[in-house]
Amino acid sequence: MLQTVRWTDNACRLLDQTKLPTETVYVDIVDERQMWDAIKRLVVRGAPAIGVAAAFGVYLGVRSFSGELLPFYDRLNEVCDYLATSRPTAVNLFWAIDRQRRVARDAGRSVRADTSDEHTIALVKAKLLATARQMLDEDTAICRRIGEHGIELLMPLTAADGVIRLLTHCNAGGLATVQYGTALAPVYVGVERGLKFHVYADETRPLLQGSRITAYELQANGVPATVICDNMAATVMRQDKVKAVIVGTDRVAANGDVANKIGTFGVAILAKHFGIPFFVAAPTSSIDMSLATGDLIPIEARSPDEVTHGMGRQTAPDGIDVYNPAFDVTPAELVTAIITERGVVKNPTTESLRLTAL
Ligand SMILES: CSC[C@@H](O)[C@@H](O)C(=O)COP(=O)(O)O
Repeated sequence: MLQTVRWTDNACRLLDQTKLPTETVYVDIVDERQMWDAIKRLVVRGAPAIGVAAAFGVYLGVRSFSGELLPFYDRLNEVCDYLATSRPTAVNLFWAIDRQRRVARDAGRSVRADTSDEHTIALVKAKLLATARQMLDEDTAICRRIGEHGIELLMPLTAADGVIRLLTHCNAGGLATVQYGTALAPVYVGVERGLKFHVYADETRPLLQGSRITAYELQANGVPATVICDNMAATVMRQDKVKAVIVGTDRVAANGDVANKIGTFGVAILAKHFGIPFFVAAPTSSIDMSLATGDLIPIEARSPDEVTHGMGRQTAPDGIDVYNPAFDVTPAELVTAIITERGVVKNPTTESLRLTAL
């Protein structure tokens, strides 16, 4: 399985997802500006992968600092604030940056009073790198557990021919995390157990994460997949080609409303219409108990060019007005269950999410 984020001797190596599916290219990120740009341009994308990449970005932004302790912490805060402006919707970005801030503060407090600034700064830098590397391992383990919980929900949906048929939107597979993915984790865990799947991948306009990335990784992992244009999902459901929808999320509000790639809301409405379960897979780090409802989730607005020039050629007239929100919010009442690493939350509510998330 391809790894999206890794640490080399002195750089954070990212799989450049803007080049998929035709080129498998890696880029070495050596400072926080390059990391900001990589997150903004979707070189690294998907909520959990963005979080881990940002954690490395924090380290890269301070690693060459030399000076006194107070200016060091000023610099650290500046780097954290800067990285937090790269994308607004995936809460994992802020979760990872805040974790790095805490690690730095706690490491600074843990030293003896007579420790030199130089030694304290070296210790904090080492802790920041170690924490980012730890997040790589944690993400893989968390996604694996999401897969194990999710497969229990999917197995009863096996058709008479032994195949579990699903529809997914955008990419919440291994390429959106460090390795297993969230929405696709149950598929990979199921395949390991000898189960059979067929996944319909919405192409996911405008940036085509479904056809470029989900289809690519499913094919690479030997999972039968069919790409459909986004406007074909209703027909696929009506023809009984899928038994469930499973997607990832960038942020779950306290009441269970779910932000995910634009178009997810429409798929959830369709699933309700056809009586198909709509599952959301998410690490608990994607649950934001500080926002009461999904209306409060910041939604990223992206460049009109993605809509008008997205396919390598101009597909709309010059000067036309364009609306390009990158995410939408699916209300909790359309969510059958949220699958986390700590277990499954059916019909999510603030109470049930609090028990799982905190
Ligand atoms: C496991 S990732 C879940 C989401 O981050 C994913 O579904 C998604 O919407 C990604 O959007 P992207 O804009 O490609 O970062």
